[in-house]
Amino acid sequence: MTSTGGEWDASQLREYPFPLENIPRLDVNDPEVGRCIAQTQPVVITGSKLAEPALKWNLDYLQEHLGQCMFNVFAAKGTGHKFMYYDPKKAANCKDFEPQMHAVDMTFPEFVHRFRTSKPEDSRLYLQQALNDTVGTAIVDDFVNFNWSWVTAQQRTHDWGPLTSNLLLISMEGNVTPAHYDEQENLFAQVQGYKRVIMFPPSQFGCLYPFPVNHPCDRQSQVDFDNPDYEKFPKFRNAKGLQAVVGPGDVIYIPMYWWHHIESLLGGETVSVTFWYKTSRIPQTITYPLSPQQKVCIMRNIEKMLGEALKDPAEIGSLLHTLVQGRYP
Ligand SMILES: O=C(O)C(=O)C[C@H](CCCc1ccccc1)C(=O)O
Ligand SMILES: [Zn+2]
Repeated sequence: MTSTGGEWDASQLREYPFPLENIPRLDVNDPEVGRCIAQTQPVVITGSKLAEPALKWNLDYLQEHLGQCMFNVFAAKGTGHKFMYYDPKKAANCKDFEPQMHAVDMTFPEFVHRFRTSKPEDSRLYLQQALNDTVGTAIVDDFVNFNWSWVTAQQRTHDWGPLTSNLLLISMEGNVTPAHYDEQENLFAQVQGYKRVIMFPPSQFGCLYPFPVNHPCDRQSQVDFDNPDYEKFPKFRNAKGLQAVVGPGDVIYIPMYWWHHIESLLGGETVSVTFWYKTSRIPQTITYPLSPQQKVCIMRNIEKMLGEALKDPAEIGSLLHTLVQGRYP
């Protein structure tokens, strides 16, 4: 993977202990793009113009054209650089949970001010706001001029469900979203700056040790990539990733249930827009063997059912150990 013209260099990539192969980078008109998406394989798509109007979304432009409403901004704890998502609803019933970031809602001008006057000892900030009808009119004009015909063609061709949201992401350089998976198909458009995306297939669930489904950090890996605990997570040694660096105009397909870790490279703020789609209807016929995605879904359902049946989450582990030990080698 080499920079496509000097905008970034390998020294900006954080070092991790697992091997990495490159995610294919293909032109939007290459028929291989459709094959990758059909096979739920990650692919970087160039030249789609998916969010082309957003190529001008720098902080000044956005400050001028976004409404005066409040924006969801996360601040990392201390001088940390990780922004691990957590579900506040589940945090309620997890007394010893210590969030590593907290939400500090603010107006856009306030965000820009804090972003630009930020000192090394200040908390890192990450704006993560769903684009909805409360944003400014110019942004709506940009938004309606996204390449909806192309993305809707993908939605239809691959039998995805409805578009659920477009998330506006504005990150400080160096911020990291740790490895997690989502339960939606995602066409991720990069519009400012460069992001490195590291991905692992759903079949590597056993190497990435997600938090329990009932934990606030459900879907996030428990492994700290900067300091892995191989005693607790021995199979992490077997993780093998794919990676790509995406820049303005690039779109990366993040298939549902695929693990992804995303870091903003040095060189100022990064801006991205996500296009999240629900999965399609339940397939008419089930084919065997089941896919890794289907197995993750089954494991999730078992955890949820046991959580409801046992009431006390602490009992789930011992029941599953009793079920498996000496009986299911
Ligand atoms: O597009 C994706 O799926 C990403 O993970 C992009 C990621 C930020 C995602 C924040 C988030 C994670 C989980 C639930 C809701 C919001 C980044 O680019 O840093
Ligand atoms: Zn994600």
